[in-house]
Amino acid sequence: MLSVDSLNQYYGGSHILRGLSFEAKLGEVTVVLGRNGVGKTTLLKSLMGVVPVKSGSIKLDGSDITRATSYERARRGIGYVPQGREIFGRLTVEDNLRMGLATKPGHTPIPAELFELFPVLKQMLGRRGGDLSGGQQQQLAIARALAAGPKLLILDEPTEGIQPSIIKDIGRVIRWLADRRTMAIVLVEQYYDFAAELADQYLVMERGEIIARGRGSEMEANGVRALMSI
Ligand SMILES: Nc1ncnc2c1ncn2[C@@H]1O[C@H](COP(=O)(O)OP(=O)(O)OP(=O)(O)O)[C@@H](O)[C@H]1O
Repeated sequence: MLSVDSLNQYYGGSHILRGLSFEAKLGEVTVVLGRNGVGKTTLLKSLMGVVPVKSGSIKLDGSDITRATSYERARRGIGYVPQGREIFGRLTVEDNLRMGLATKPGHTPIPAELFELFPVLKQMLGRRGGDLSGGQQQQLAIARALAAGPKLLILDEPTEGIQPSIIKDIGRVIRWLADRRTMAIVLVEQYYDFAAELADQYLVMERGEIIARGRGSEMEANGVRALMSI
């Protein structure tokens, strides 16, 4: 589904992503772990085309999107849940969800399934995004990313600042989405237990490189928890 090969990215003279290569498969959750500042957010921004890459390639379903605009990537099937959620605070929940349909024809309805996944959004359709709790905003950000039916869903620390009961709900939704086998999921996460529970595959980053990788079921045995706390 997603294939990243020898990706390099710089901010000015700082070499941030150093030759990253990995694949994310349909029906799997690929978890990207690593401490603050190792380049996880930059990786997701590069996948979404928010920052340009210097060299290497990004392929979605076999077609090269390395130089495509963010809009084009969204149109081709990438759904992005950015760090900090980036909800439009002055727009209603409904209009925030419509933003997720920006790449679709004018009268495309909001998929009813989103309200089955996140019932709270249905009750709050007319409320302003800014009036929602942090957890509700996170659910809205995920629903917005799902609205256009992505093939690849990328999420940047969806548990950050969220209460435990909503973290559980979000975890259940991510697992359900993966098990449906219609998309690949790339999840950047610092909350080890959440990541370990969801991971089919894991990647650990340090200073812009992948320093460890494996199957999710092997994370504990491979000592990934310790890598996160050094
Ligand atoms: N716009 C920018 N301009 C210059 N340097 C940046 C910019 N954004 C991030 N960086 C630097 O790039 C490096 C990687 O940052 P990035 O946000 O990708 O890390 P991260 O692993 O996602 O960390 P966090 O968990 O804190 O979000 C850091 O050293 C950061 O200071």
